[in-house]
Amino acid sequence: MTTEKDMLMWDETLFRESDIFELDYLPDYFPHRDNQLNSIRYALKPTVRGGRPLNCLLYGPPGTGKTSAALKIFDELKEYTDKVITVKVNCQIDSTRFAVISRIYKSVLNIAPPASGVSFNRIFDKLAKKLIDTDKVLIVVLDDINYLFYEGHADEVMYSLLRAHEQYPGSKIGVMAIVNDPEVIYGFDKRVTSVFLPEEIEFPRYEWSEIDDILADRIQRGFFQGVVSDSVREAMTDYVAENGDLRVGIDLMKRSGLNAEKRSSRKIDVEDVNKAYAASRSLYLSRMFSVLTDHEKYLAIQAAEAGEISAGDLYEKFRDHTGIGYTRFYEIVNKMVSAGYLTADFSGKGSKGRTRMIRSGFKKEELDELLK
Ligand SMILES: Nc1ncnc2c1ncn2[C@@H]1O[C@H](COP(=O)(O)OP(=O)(O)OP(=O)(O)O)[C@@H](O)[C@H]1O
Repeated sequence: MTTEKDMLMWDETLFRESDIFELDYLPDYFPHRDNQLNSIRYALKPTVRGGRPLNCLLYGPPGTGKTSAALKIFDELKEYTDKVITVKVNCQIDSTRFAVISRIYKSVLNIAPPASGVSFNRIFDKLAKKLIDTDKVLIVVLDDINYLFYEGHADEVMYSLLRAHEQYPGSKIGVMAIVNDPEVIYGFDKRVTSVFLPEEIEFPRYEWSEIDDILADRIQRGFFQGVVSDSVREAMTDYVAENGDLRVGIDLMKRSGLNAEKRSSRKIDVEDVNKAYAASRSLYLSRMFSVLTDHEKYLAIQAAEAGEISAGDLYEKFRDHTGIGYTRFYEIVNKMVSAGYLTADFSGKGSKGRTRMIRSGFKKEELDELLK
């Protein structure tokens, strides 16, 4: 039975510090990523002595700490040198070469470039000269670089940044590309691949125990003592482990806290978490879905609509729709299976022996909701 002492007063809150549950919060405790952090340190080390960094490719599923790891190392680097300027470009927002260069220009020159009437080359020229005059090394993070491909700007951006020193001797620029799918780099043309030989740093999905550890730390910092019991935290971890996306975990903790506050409860219970997950999951699904190519989206939709479909039948639909052959179809399906968008099981029922049965990782209603 709920007693008065379990009730939250109107001016009370469960949150010790609400910033802790913001997605751009960079935590002090950043465990289970030591190898990745060390690889980034190694790639950026030359900059401490004023040299050009090694280029990097950070890849792995959503919410596995890629962006945060890069930002953590930048903070570290700034304690050793003031010769480095770091700029993070969110390519989903800045998806043309002009937008990317404007973002970099703003960070380096502390002023926005003219919005119109100036060419890319003029802006780049000023940027490169500024770097040379001030003897700074520039590190550009291209977060979600796949978005630069959609309008055909990826090669131009990479080419300009990575070959700048040919046109502007003395300029030092390195690129850190962040993606979900490392295959992205096969999309660059030769002029880029000859200069972009990145250190590839993988960010695998977190395991249950790793997620639980990270959530426990956030809970301790973010909520008052006693708000989240071990069993409630474990219920949260179970949900997050379904897809391994820590961003869902952070969102889930925050929403669960708000749900409990709404009930004026001093404690979060499992029901608050269940309710919160429904909302966090739709956030997760929309992010997951948005990174798929059109072909992948088509396969996800077909599989969800069918409930379960044999690989052969799915291929026929796919071929009729896209004209693409079996080998490529097979590659795409395998990739989607390993990323959790599809599941594939062999059944003994097929007329020609064992049939590979495909199911979608999305529920049909969830997809309908997303496609609305
Ligand atoms: N090892 C970790 N320890 C503590 N917090 C973490 C860890 N890894 C990720 N996080 C947290 O999870 C959230 C998502 O991380 P981040 O944005 O770095 O992931 P990402 O891999 O770049 O995701 P995306 O591909 O969606 O951009 C952030 O709020 C971050 O603080």
